[in-house]
Amino acid sequence: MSDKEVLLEVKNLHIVFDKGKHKFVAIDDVSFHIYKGETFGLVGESGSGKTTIGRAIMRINEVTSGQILYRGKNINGKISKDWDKQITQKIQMIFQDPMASLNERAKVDYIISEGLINTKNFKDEAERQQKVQNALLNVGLLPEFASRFPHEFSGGQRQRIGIARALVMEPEFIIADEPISALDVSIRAQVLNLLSTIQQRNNLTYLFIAHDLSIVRFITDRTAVIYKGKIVELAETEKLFSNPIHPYTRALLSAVPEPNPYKERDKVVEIYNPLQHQYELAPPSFIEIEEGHYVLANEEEIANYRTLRTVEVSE
Ligand SMILES: Nc1ncnc2c1ncn2[C@@H]1O[C@H](COP(=O)(O)OP(=O)(O)OP(=O)(O)O)[C@@H](O)[C@H]1O
Repeated sequence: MSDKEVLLEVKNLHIVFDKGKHKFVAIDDVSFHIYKGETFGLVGESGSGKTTIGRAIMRINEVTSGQILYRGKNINGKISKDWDKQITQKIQMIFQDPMASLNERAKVDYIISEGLINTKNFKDEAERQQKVQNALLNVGLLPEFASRFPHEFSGGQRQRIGIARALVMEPEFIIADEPISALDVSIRAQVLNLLSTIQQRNNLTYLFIAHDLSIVRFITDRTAVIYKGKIVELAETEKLFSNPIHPYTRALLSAVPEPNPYKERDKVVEIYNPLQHQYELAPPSFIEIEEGHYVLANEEEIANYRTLRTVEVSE
């Protein structure tokens, strides 16, 4: 992978929210990069900080410290107007809940055009309409749907509208924030297939956010596991599944998929006890345990993981 072009890089990202008198560290020293053309998974339980990272890349959330680079150039903080316009167009997000993320009072035509209008990204009215129609066709919807309102559509169709709204901008990089978890189980595969088709067709790079590992297994190239605002493990997805090292990743993997996400979460918490980690005594760092496979651990833990691995490999 090293000869690949890095499209997005997150470096030592910290995001701290002010909660009245308290400060809440939502993102704690997160670093990763995403290669052009790959699908990078970010997996963790509810509240672990996945959306906060997505929103920071979209520049909705302020970065407390650290950097986000796109094509090697800073996108947070003070940037030129021209660069701002370029990334507003090139980086798009698909949201989790299509029932909540579309403006109910606007017609589909406006919903899809809004980004185009904000960035003045069309020559004339005819071109704007053409772009909207193409975007609808690209997600398997009819051009005449442009004159309808969101409430006239099913959940799956609404998510397609959300995808069209991103596509119309001709993006390079899409953050898909749990794009299928709010959808009926029967249509999830269709929407995943659509995302995969448009990735090939439009040469897209994805950051795919999910709360369980089973979804990312078949669609991501590499995956980072996040726990309480820290990445605990990052590897090629197949390696992560075949050789999970961090106890939290192991717990996530051994959690039997449950239709009720809260049950699954209880199980993970039960199996994984972060207090077993003596981080106060020996702070952890992100260590490359095999090529491209990183784990958050302190020295003692690393020694244990290596022993564990040797035993498992020789068994
Ligand atoms: N604007 C904000 N102000 C204060 N706290 C916030 C804000 N946004 C997020 N948080 C907190 O940051 C933590 C991480 O939230 P985030 O939405 O990123 O988690 P998540 O992993 O995406 O979870 P989910 O799957 O539920 O969306 C949560 O504890 C949340 O309450």
